[in-house]
Amino acid sequence: MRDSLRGAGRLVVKVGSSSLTSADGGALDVDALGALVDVLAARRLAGDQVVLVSSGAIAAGIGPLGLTHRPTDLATQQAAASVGQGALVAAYQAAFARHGLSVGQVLLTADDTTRRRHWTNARRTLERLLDLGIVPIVNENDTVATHEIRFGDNDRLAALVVDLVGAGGLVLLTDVDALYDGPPSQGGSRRVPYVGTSEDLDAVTIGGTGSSVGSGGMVTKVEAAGIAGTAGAPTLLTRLADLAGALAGEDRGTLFAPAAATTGSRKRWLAHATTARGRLVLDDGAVRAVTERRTSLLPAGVTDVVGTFAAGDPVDVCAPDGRVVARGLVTYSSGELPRMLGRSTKDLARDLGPGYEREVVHRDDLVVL
Ligand SMILES: Nc1ncnc2c1ncn2[C@@H]1O[C@H](COP(=O)(O)OP(=O)(O)O)[C@@H](O)[C@H]1O
Ligand SMILES: N[C@@H](CCC(=O)OP(=O)(O)O)C(=O)O
Repeated sequence: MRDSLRGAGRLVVKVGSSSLTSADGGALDVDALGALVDVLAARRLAGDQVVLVSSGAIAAGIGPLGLTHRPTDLATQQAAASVGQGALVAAYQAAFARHGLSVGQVLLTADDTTRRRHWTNARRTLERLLDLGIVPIVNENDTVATHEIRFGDNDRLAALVVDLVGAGGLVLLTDVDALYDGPPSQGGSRRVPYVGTSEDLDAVTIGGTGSSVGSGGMVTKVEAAGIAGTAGAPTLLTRLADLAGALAGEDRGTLFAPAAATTGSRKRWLAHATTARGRLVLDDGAVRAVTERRTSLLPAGVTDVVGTFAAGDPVDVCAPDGRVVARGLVTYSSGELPRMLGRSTKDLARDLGPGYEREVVHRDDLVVL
């Protein structure tokens, strides 16, 4: 298993803000960035393709803006990202150029993964960059993202990029060398070298960020490993200093095995890449039909509609107690649905016209969570 990343072919490497900034979080650590690029360039020049997902735009903007710490309000975060992203990519450009390699900046918003057309467009761009021998450097487009539509942390974004480019592995670089079974700051916590299934995490206390510049902490990294796993890719979690050794197959960091059974790419996209625009609440019978018998969702089983959405949007499908049981693409808008609730398709076709005989969510567009 440790060797699986050696022959991954195409690798997504995500580096967190905490690995790229000085200890006080106020400046870009150009030496650390250079050390990262040395390892990635060697990999690239050995024939593998690398997509780098780099955080650090906001952190890199702190110094130039004369701030003393990571801003908390959105407008200043966006201003810091605007200044810092330029500095970040300029530093990568210079570092990769030392190895004769070129980089391409790819800034994505949550919409680029939520909307299927944007998703295929982003995939095409990344494929072309890789074909051309470029190292794509991906980040969230922080300057235009708002609170409602943010990825927020880049761990999930990196896992989605794994799926987008069909990568053979994901590497998450952070400021700790591995996942620990308790907060690393707490004495006695031990490294978890291998996570084979989610049960291996039962005895692990997974916490939030430990630095002043990071955002997701371990929670989002473990989730990201899960998403990459359903796409069939193993995830290595470690720190920059251990990267070269780990990629050579040494026992460093934490390796997350891919899931035993993977789902189809469209269903993975629905489950992980989409952001629900609303909710459909079901009665118990409909929950059973959808989750156990895997049928399409019909209007008769829907009791409530929450949110404003258009036909074709992703929505959460919920049990009567509010638990999200599935995600699907709805075929009616939130304006059309209320008068249809609890009614049979035959009734609806008779009263409203044949266009109303269709299901609310077709089983092919529904993924049970
Ligand atoms: N069980 C755990 N094992 C390791 N680290 C943990 C754990 N729980 C919480 N953490 C914290 O997660 C931090 C890494 O996340 P974060 O600060 O968001 O980094 P990044 O900027 O690399 O995304 C570590 O510094 C550590 O303090
Ligand atoms: N897109 C943001 C990343 C946000 C962030 O802090 O992410 P991370 O360090 O990966 O937890 C940036 O470039 O500053």
